[in-house]
Amino acid sequence: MLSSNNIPTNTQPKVNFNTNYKSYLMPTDIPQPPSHYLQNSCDKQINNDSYVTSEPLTSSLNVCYIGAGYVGGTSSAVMAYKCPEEKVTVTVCDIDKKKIDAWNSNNLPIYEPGLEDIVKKQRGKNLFFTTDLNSAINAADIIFISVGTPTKQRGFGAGEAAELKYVENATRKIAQISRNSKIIVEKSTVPCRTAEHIRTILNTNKNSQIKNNISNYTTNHYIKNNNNSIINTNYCNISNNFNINNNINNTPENSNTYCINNLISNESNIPHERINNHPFNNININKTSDDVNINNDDYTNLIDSLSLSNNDSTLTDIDSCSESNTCFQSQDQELKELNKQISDDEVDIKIKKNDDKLKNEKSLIHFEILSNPEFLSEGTAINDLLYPDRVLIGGEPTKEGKKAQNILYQLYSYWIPKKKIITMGLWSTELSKLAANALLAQRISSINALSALCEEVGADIQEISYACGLDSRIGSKFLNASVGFGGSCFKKDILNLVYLSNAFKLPEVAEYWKQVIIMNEYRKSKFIKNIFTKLFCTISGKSIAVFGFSFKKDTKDTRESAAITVVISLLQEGAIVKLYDPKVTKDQILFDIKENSQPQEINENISNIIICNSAYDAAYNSDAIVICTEWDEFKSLDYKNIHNNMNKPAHIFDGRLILNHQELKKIGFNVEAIGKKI
Ligand SMILES: NC(=O)c1ccc[n+]([C@@H]2O[C@H](COP(=O)([O-])OP(=O)(O)OC[C@H]3O[C@@H](n4cnc5c(N)ncnc54)[C@H](O)[C@@H]3O)[C@@H](O)[C@H]2O)c1
Ligand SMILES: O=c1ccn([C@@H]2O[C@H](COP(=O)(O)OP(=O)(O)O[C@H]3O[C@H](CO)[C@@H](O)[C@H](O)[C@H]3O)[C@@H](O)[C@H]2O)c(=O)[nH]1
Repeated sequence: MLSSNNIPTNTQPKVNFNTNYKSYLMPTDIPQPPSHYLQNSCDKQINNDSYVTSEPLTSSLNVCYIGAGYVGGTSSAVMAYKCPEEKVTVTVCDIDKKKIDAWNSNNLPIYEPGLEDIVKKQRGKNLFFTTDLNSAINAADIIFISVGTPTKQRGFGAGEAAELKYVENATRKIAQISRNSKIIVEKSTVPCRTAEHIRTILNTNKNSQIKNNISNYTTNHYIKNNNNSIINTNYCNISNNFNINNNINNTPENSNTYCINNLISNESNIPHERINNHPFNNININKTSDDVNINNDDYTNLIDSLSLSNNDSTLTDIDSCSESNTCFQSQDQELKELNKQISDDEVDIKIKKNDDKLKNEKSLIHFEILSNPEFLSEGTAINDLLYPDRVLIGGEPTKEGKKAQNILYQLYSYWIPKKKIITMGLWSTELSKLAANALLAQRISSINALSALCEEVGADIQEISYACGLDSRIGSKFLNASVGFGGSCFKKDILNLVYLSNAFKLPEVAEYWKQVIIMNEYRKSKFIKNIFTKLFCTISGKSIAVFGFSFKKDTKDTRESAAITVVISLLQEGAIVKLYDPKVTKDQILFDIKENSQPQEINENISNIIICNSAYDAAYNSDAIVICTEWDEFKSLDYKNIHNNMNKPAHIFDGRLILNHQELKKIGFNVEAIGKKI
C-alpha cells in the first residue's frame, strides 16, 4: 500500500466526493480533498454539454508526456496514480538522459511533497520514464507536450516572447514518428494560437507526407539525372551513421546534410524553401571516420530505397540507429541488392504505385490538437494535481475536436469531479493560462506597491491584506507582501502577454501588464536599499546571513528567485554572503550566482559566498540575517541563541513576513520587515 507519509494530507473529515468511483480508486490512504472541494464547483459552466458526452473510455489508453520536467514529471505521475493501471499507461520521455535516469532512481530530479511516494508506487506498473521518444510516441494515443517555453533570449521578441523551439521540436518529432492518429495536447504554457502552428506542422510533416515528398523529389531527381550528367561529377560523403533529429543544420563544416542539400538544389533548382522542407533536413548525416563515398548510383538507389519502401521498417531502422551504424549496414545491404540499372519507365511506375498507396495512408492519420494548460504551483504540485480548482480542455468545435475533448475529459474524470472539468474553445483556453498567471502576479504587485507605501506612512501591510481579503469580492489569497514574486512562470508569462498585446498593436494593454513586472523589480530593490541603509550605508566586508534561496518554500527550484537578486546586490556591495537553504544544492546556488553576475564579477562573487549547512551556521558571526524564502523551519529557530552569536548590533530583515517581529525586538534584534515599521 502507498505510504502516505509524505503525500499532502488534509485534516478535514473524509468526503466521499464521487460515489461513481470504483473502490480501487479510492483507497483510504489517498489524501482527501479539501473540505471546500466539492461544494465550490465552478460557478459557470461553459456549455459543457455541447462538447462532451457521458461515454466512458471503452478501450485502454497509452498516454505519453514529452518533457519530464516539473509539469511532465508530476502530472504524469498523478495521472498514473489515479487511473486504473490496467486501463491507462503513462510514459514520460525526455531528451535529457540525466533527468530520465534520475526519474528512474531513488533521487528524483525535483522535490515536491508527496511526489516520491507516488512515483515509487506507480513506476514500472503504469508509469515509465524513458529517453526512447520514438517508441513512446509511436505507442501513444494521447501525447502531452510538456516541454519548457522560457522567455526568448535572442532575435525577434527577445526578452518578451516565449521561446517556442522546444514545442516545435517536439511537434516535428511527433510528425516524423507517428504511424497512426493521435490526440496532441498542449500542456506547456504557450501564446495564443500556438495550437494552430502545431496543427500546421503536424499536417504538413506527418510521416506519410514525408514519404510522399521523398518520392516526389525522387521523381525530379531521376528526370534531372537522365537529362544531364551533373550527378556523375558529384560525389557525396555520407557516413554510415544515420540519425533522424530535428536540428536543421545546413552548415558545410558540421554536416554532410549541406552536401546533400547542395546536391539536390544544384541539380534540380528546387527553391530553398522547398529544400528546407525536404526530408533530408530531418536526417542528420554525421561525418564519422567510417565515411563512405557514395556515387551517383548508390545515392539514387539510397533515395529510392528510402522513398519506395513499402513497409515502415526503413524509416524505423533509421530512427532506431541514432547511435550505431547498424541501420546503414542493413541499408548498405539493401543498396547492393538494389544496385541495378532501373529504366525510367520502371521508376515512374514504381513511384506512381507508391504515391497512391502513401496518399491513402496519409489520409488515414489524423492529429487532433487540444489545449490543456497546467495550473499547478510548485511546492504544492501533488495536491494541486489531485484536487485542481479546474481543468481546462480547449478544442475545436468540430466532430473530431469534440471527440478528442471527450476522451481527455473521461481520462481526467477518473479522479476529478466532472463539474471541475471545463471544455471550451482553443484560443480561450490558451489565453486563460496567461490570464490566470497575470492576475495572480498582479495581486502580488498590487499588495507590494501598497507595502512600499506602508513603510513610509506607518501602516501595516499585513493588516491591510487582512482587511481587504475579508471582502469576499477580493478574497484573501495571494495578498502576501514579499520581497517579490519569483518562479519560472509569472515573469515569463506576463512578458509573453506583453509581447502578444504589442503584436496585436495594443500598446496600452502591453504597458498595463508590464507594470506588474516593473513593480516586482521595484519591490526587490527597495528591500535591498533598506538593508544597505540600515547597515549604516556600508556592507563592504560585513557578513550577511541569507536564509532561503528557492523562489518559495517547499521547492528546490530557484528560477527567477528574488533571493538571486538580493544575493547578487549584497555581493556587489562587497558583503560576505553566508547562505543557507534547506533544499537547494550548492551547485545550483553557484550556478545561479555565476549566471547572474557580470563576467568581470564572477570570480569575486563566487569567492565571497559561503554555502552553509544550517541557518545557525549562516548566522554565526554575521551582522545581519536576510529572510528571502518562507521555509517553515525559519519560523521556529532559536533566535535568542542566534542573536548571542552574531555581531552587534544584530539586524534581521524579514522579506517574507514570517517571523514574530515583537519577540525578535525583545531579544535585541534591529528588525526590519516588508510593509511595516517595527
Ligand atoms: N513549473 C511549473 O510550475 C509550471 C506550472 C504550470 C505550467 N508550466 C509550464 O509547463 C511547461 C513546462 O514547464 P516545466 O517547469 O516543467 O519545464 P522544465 O524545464 O522543468 O521541463 C521541460 C523538459 O522538457 C524537456 N525537453 C525539451 N525539449 C524536448 C524535446 N524535444 N523532447 C523531449 N523533451 C524535451 C527538457 O529536457 C526538460 O526536461 C512550460 O511551458 C511552463 O510554463 C510550468
Ligand atoms: O501572496 C503571495 C503569493 C505568492 N507569492 C510569491 O509568488 C511567487 C509564485 O508563487 P506561486 O504562484 O505559489 O508558485 P508558482 O509555482 O510559480 O505557480 C504559479 O505559476 C504556475 C506556472 O504557470 C501556475 O501553474 C500556478 O497556478 C501559479 O500560481 C513565489 O515567489 C511566491 O513566494 C507572493 O509573494 N505572495
